[in-house]
Amino acid sequence: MKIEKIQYGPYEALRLHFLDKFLDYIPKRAQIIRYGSLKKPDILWGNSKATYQDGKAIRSGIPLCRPWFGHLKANPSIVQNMHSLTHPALSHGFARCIEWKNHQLDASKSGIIIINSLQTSPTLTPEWPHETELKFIICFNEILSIQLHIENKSNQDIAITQALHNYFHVSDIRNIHIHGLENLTYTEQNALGQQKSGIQKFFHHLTGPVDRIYSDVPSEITIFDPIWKRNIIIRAPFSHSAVLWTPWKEQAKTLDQFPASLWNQVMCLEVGTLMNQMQIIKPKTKDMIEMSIHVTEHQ
Ligand SMILES: O=P(O)(O)OC[C@H]1O[C@@H](O)[C@H](O)[C@@H](O)[C@@H]1O
Repeated sequence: MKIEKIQYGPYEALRLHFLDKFLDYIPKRAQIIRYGSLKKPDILWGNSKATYQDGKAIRSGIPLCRPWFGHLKANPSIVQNMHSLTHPALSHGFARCIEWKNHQLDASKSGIIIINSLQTSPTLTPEWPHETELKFIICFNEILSIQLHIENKSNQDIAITQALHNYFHVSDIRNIHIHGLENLTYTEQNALGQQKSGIQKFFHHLTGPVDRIYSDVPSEITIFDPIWKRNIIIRAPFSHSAVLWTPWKEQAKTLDQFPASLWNQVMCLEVGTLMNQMQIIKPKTKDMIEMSIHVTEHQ
């Protein structure tokens, strides 16, 4: 076990090592930037073309989408109503763009724990004027586990949608199989904002751009990668929504911080509480979701 300090643009980051695994984390942004095993392709994609600026989303690792997902207007009205109309509503919420002030680190032989917290209030976050404490907790050893906590310190219900926006690195999105989404209902939005629903058939291979939100997702989803001979197993027992997003070749060229040549090696499979599976937190109570990522190698 080892902890190093490294730099990503203006941000001091921590590089954690545990056996053959490493993880890069920027406490000030509560963002995992990269995760993998030494001398092997990343598991969570570390984007060498990412840009690091205050107030700007970083396309790498796991951006945190909270307290709403995607365009605010695509969320249930109870989630939209939490936002103050006097401020612009950032895509995927403000948690991935704001400065997270405090973090604690605890290292022992069994692993490393990092706890980051963020207070929201009418003064601190006028765009979302509610008294809460958000916590982002990482437990890192052979497995990567993440928890997202929220404490509602106000006197009214708080409604949020949220996702851990996992950027996975895969050998080729045209070869992988995904287990766990088959037979689920999804809603898909195209570039023009038009929505359609459907039932997911078994994935043989991805054959084009996908941007789907799935409901009633089981607690385990597996990405089976036959070329890199590994399974990435994502467990998220307390949240029941998932997003599968891959822009494909043409759209990748138009995206900020997205190397067009990697269009077939990066895939987002996100877990969270979305659309009508949003989280509603009663006054003076707490709630949480969690996710773990575990990799097994094929023989
Ligand atoms: O470019 P952003 O804001 O990080 O979003 C990337 C993608 O994130 C996904 O989660 C959304 O489903 C897509 O619609 C979106 O394009």
